[in-house]
Amino acid sequence: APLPAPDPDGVGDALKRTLAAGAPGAMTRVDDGRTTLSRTAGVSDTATGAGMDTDGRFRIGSVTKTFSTVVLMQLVAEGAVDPDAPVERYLPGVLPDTRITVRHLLSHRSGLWDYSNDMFARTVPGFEAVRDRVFTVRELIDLATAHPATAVPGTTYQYSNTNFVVIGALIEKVTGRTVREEYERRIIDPLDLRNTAYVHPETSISGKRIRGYLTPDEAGAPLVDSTEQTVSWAQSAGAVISSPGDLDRFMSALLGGRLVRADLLERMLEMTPSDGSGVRFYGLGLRRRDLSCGIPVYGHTGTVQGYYTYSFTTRDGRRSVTSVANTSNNGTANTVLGDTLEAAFCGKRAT
Ligand SMILES: C[C@@H](NC(=O)[C@@H](C)NC(=O)CCCC[C@H](NC(=O)C[NH3+])C(=O)[O-])C(=O)O
Repeated sequence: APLPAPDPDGVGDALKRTLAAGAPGAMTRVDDGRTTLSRTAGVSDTATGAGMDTDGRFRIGSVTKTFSTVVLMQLVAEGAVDPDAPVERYLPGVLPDTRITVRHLLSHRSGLWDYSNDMFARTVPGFEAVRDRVFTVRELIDLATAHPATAVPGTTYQYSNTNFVVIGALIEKVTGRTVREEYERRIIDPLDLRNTAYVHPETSISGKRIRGYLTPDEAGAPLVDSTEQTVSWAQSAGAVISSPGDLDRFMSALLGGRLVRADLLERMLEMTPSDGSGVRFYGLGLRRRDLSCGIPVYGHTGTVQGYYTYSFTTRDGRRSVTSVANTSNNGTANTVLGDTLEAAFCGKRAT
């Protein structure tokens, strides 16, 4: 069935409400193959007043998890990794429970504690303590395994950044290359994603960049410019830099079957509920959201200090939508930003 036409006014209204919730700027880019719709609001830099730009570069946070999953699934297709094998086979002695399989990591069912819960219990102090830190993957895994497991492996969905930091270590061990090289040779170069890079542990964003502003926990406190940071606390779970245009191309290529073998893409789409809403699910490194007009969309969200991201596409990859706000630790701004998906995929609300 043909998709409803996007509702530009609905997108613009959601972006204005995102600013009213406290974001300095917000933007949405809709790619329908041949046509592109871009809407921006507010500023990408509060000092200069420069506007938002859908070719601007920003920190995509957990949308990185989908990049890491694409690399992993290509290794599965090449016979280098068995998703149902224990992680122990590829990373002996790294995890405390040898029952944890690669698939458990990809579907957030490993039971591994998320070390970021401890790191960012206090938002700005937690961020300041790590913004210039360079962690080894071993250090991050040790922070996680200092806590008991949250569940028996395979039994429960429990979101954890630890899972995708281990996936990154697995990719590097199996290929003998860095995740940066693997992102470049398997995704960035083939799709010509010119505004996408993995520069960990560098702290700056090169080129046309969107500055990010972290909202402190204390009501009314001034926003903290969090643009420059290593994101070493997240690495293959959250440190990719990209643009709305590039993320739209990436998600369209993925669901359009151009990045992962069809039967393995089907595995990625085997979903379990990620919350009690009945409309949000997690597969392997991919989220699904069932929109109010009955259209399921696939992609990922991202939260890294100073940036909220939604990047979703239709099942066939024909229409992709990426929305960004340059603040974080602001739940209202995040929720309202998500309204852009309804306007962009479902069109005008039935009045
Ligand atoms: C949820 C999101 N996950 C991600 O993108 C990963 C990389 N980010 C996090 O786990 C959030 C870390 C805290 C951010 C901080 N919050 C606090 O510090 C709260 N005290 C902030 O909001 O910037 C996803 O998968 O969609």
